[in-house]
Amino acid sequence: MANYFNTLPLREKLNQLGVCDFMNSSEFLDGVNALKGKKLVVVGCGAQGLNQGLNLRDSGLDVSYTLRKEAIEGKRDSWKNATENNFKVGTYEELIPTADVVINLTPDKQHTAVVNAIMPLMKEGATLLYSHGFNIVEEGMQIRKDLTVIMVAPKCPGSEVRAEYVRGFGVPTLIAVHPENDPQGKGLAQAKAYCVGTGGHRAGVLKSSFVAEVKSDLMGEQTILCGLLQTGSILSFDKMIEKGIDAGYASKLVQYGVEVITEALKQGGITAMMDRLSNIAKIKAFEISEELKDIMRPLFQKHQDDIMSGEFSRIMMEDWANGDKNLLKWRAETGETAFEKTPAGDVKIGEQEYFDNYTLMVAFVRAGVELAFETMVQAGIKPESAYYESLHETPLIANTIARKKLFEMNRVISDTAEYGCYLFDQACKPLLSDFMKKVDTDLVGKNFNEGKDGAVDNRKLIEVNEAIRSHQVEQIGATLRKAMTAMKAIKTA
Ligand SMILES: NC(=O)C1=CN([C@@H]2O[C@H](COP(=O)(O)OP(=O)(O)OC[C@H]3O[C@@H](n4cnc5c(N)ncnc54)[C@H](OP(=O)(O)O)[C@@H]3O)[C@@H](O)[C@H]2O)C=CC1
Ligand SMILES: CC(=O)[C@](C)(O)C(=O)O
Ligand SMILES: [Mg+2]
Ligand SMILES: [Mg+2]
Repeated sequence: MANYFNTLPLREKLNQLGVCDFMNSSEFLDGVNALKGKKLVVVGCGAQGLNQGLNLRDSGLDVSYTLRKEAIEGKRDSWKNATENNFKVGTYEELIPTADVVINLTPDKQHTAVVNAIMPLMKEGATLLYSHGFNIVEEGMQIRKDLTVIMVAPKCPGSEVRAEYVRGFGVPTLIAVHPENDPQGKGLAQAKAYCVGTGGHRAGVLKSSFVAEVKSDLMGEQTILCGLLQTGSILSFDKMIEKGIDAGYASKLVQYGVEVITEALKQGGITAMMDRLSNIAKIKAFEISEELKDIMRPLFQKHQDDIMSGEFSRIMMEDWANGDKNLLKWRAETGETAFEKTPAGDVKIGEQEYFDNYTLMVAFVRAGVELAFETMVQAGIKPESAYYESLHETPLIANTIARKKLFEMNRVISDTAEYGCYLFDQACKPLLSDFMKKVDTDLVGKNFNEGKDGAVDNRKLIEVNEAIRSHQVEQIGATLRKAMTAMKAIKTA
């Protein structure tokens, strides 16, 4: 098999990268009807598998799980996830032949093996559904021509797909029909119904393509969403320890700070997040985030370039073939960091204190969101897609860090995202070493406003506010958030 994207002429590459239509809520009035009474069989019951299934069942759909024999016999976590939630579980032979829709929620590295195992068992004219396009686009998987192939991709970690649904909201979702596999023309209706079943229509849905989803998802997860949150958290914690800040305080500030800070981002964009700072802190955060953008821009561009060329997929698949050697090495190294090994202290930190004492993270988030958005758009990804993949998903990833640090983030996200996160982190830390040498506790650990009279140059403040508000991510974000009428504030620490 060959990388499908690389077989396309440039014209078609750009065409498929640019597929991105925001879908009006009126396009979902048929709800889940296209799948009502159909048998939905999920392969795999992990981060996405369990949480999507819980939402689909609550939306009135018939969901069961098919697992590997060894998972059932060995009562593995996936078997526990499914049975403890009272889902029917069966082997491939038992459940796949009856399935109208088979949902492949196994790790990307297993997709070729899994699809080769289940495809012969799928009935004539059934549908195969993915939540990420890697297998089709980066590996060029060929699917039986009588089968319909669709994608419903939540721009969100599995745990938050469920958490937002339970709050009465949902998560932004990209849907797509594989142009090579839509023989009955039913793909779009089924993708829309499935999307309603997961609650995605309440947050925002883009009619996308397998290509557009993959090339943006890999970029978002490697850079702003996981990579930079990991790098920023570790560097912030280490700086506080170096400067003598209490370890328990430092750990709590980092573990919960990014969730509190990015909750403002989710509700009102970079503008609302920066407005939570004092005027003098906002100007400082703006200035250092401009410096961070200059330092990290080449790395963000390299990640996007390697994703577009297929180079990223090639090196990750080399690691797959090498028994996940680098993934496991980097996972272990992350677990050994001081931040990961220091429990959050039993200390009170007020909601505003997370902003005033963690100006550095505000700067990291602005720099990362703007850089990821700019780099994706320059590469041909449409602004709506870039917004969901950079700004809106950052707080959802931050929710996992607040739960159980970087361990939880790297457990919940896909192995593909985890690999990309470490790849970025390995390169970004040394890139920032000179920058971090200049950072002191006024930017991380202590209140930036302490000992300062708060006076600002009005023209400078006006210039900074204008620069923040005029960024394209703020323009498109204001429009997309208007459709998020069901968004709920989350309870932060
Ligand atoms: N994680 C996330 O938040 C997101 C993931 N995605 C996509 O969703 C898909 C699933 O990812 P994710 O939920 O993270 O996966 P997980 O790693 O959380 O779960 C994988 C599931 O697949 C099973 N599995 C593993 N290997 C095999 C195999 N060879 N054959 C059959 N089943 C197997 C596992 O069960 P067991 O090992 O017990 O057999 C487990 O139930 C991927 O395509 C990913 O890119 C998309 C958006 C976000
Ligand atoms: C959670 C999500 O959207 C990721 C980061 O793309 C993934 O886990 O693959
Ligand atoms: Mg993603
Ligand atoms: Mg992903």
